[in-house]
Order: sequence, then C-alpha cells, then structure tokens
Amino acid sequence: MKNNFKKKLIEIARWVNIEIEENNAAKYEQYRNEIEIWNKKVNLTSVKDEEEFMVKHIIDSLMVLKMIEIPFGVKIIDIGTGAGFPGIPIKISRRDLEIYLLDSNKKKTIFLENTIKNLGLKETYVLCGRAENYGKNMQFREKYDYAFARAVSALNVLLELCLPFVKLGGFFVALKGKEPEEEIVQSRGVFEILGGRLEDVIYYELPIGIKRSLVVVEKVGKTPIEYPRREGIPEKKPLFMK
Ligand SMILES: C[S@@+](CC[C@H](N)C(=O)[O-])C[C@H]1O[C@@H](n2cnc3c(N)ncnc32)[C@H](O)[C@@H]1O
Repeated sequence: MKNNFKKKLIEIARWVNIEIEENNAAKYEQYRNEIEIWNKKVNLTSVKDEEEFMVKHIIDSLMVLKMIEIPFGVKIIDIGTGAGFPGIPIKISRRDLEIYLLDSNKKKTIFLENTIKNLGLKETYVLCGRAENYGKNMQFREKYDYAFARAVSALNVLLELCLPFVKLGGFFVALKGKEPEEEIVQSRGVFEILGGRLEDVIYYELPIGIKRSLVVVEKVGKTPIEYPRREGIPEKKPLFMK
C-alpha cells in the first residue's frame, strides 16, 4: 500500500541511523512514483522492488551525507546522475545545497527537469551533455565545492571527468563498491596529474548488508588545461601510470 512507503523508508533509514523527516519521506515517495511512470519509456533503473529501491537508491545516496560533513549552502555537481542519484536524494534532505545534475542522455535530463519541477526543488539545475565538454567550459570549470559520481566509470576515468569541475580545496567523491582498492591502485599517479590527492576511503554497509565505499579526493592543485581530453578519450584511453 502506498501509505506504507513513508513509514517503511523512515524505518529502514533508522537501521543505519539516518533520520528522514515525514515531509521529506513524502517527497521520496513522489520521486519514486515519477521514476516508476517514466521508467516505462526511459530506462532509468532496473530496480523494481520497493524496498530495494529505498536501500540501493535513496539510502545509498543519503550515506554520502552521513559519512561526509558537507557545509551549509555549498555548490555540488553530480556527474552522470542518470535518474538523479545521488543528487536528488541529497537535495531532498539538504535544501540548503545548490545542486547541478549532469548527464549526457537527453531523455534522462528531460525526466530530471520534469521531476525537479514537480518536487518543487529550488536551486537544482540540469545540465545535458558530456562531462568532457562541460569540464572545459570556464563557466563550470573549478566552480564546485563537491563533485559526486556513482556508477559511471572506473576511478581513473572519473578523476579526469570530475576533478576539472572542483574548486581548489574542494572534493571529488566517488561512490564505489565494497572493494575500491584495485581501482585506487590503477589510479596511482593519476590523482596528482589532475590536481587531486587521495584524502580518504570510507567503507559502509547498507541496511540489507550490501557493502559500499566512498573514495574521497581533495583538489589540491589546478587541473592542467589539457584535461579532460576530448569526448570519449578518457574512457577509451584512461590515464594510467606504469
Ligand atoms: C549507470 S548510470 C548511473 C546513474 C546514476 N549515477 C546512478 O547511480 O544510478 C551512468 C550514467 O552516466 C551517464 N554518463 C556516462 N558517461 C558520461 C559522460 N562522459 N558525461 C555525462 N554523462 C555521462 C550516462 O548517460 C548514464 O546516465
């Protein structure tokens, strides 16, 4: 029954010490309903089960707020946001944040525009296009306090796509699986090339025992202007140190 959604979400979130307010739970329900409707025509998620949706999409996104102290009112970009993860759940819980949702898939960005309007989320903006192109545009380059990315690419590729957006002193946070170590080793030297420094790896567990991690990278130097390379190259020829 629909009314159970809010109660169930609040309860599941409490298993991992996340407190969801009743009115925000209603927003999450509305968001889920939007996804369900649009999923018939746009491939937004393969997660159909309600509880799985709560855990793998909503709670997993909110874990970022639980694990990292994000200051009031900062500017965030979610790169390869898809249906809005982690950006939209983060915005629902933290209305003070200014959120940019970037994705290259036009249909997904139409869904996002529509959903933001229906949910009444302020200071939430949708960018349609490739991270490689936006990252070269001075209007967006080194303008964000935080960049997030979940399920987009391997870490060495993500560093090239995401670090250009981050201000000096800001952070790029990659939402990764339970064993990010191999990707971190593969990214050795790449952090430095792009002006990053591996700050922390945070491990956590979702309510149904799924293990995940956050790779936190601080922006300590400017990203050289030749990065990101042109569209498709970061993925095709990831930066790699021998
Ligand atoms: C597997 S989905 C993940 C979506 C969401 N972050 C999540 O965790 O559910 C990856 C998304 O990244 C987008 N994407 C991949 N490469 C991109 C790029 N270079 N620039 C912008 N978006 C990109 C795709 O269009 C897709 O929507």
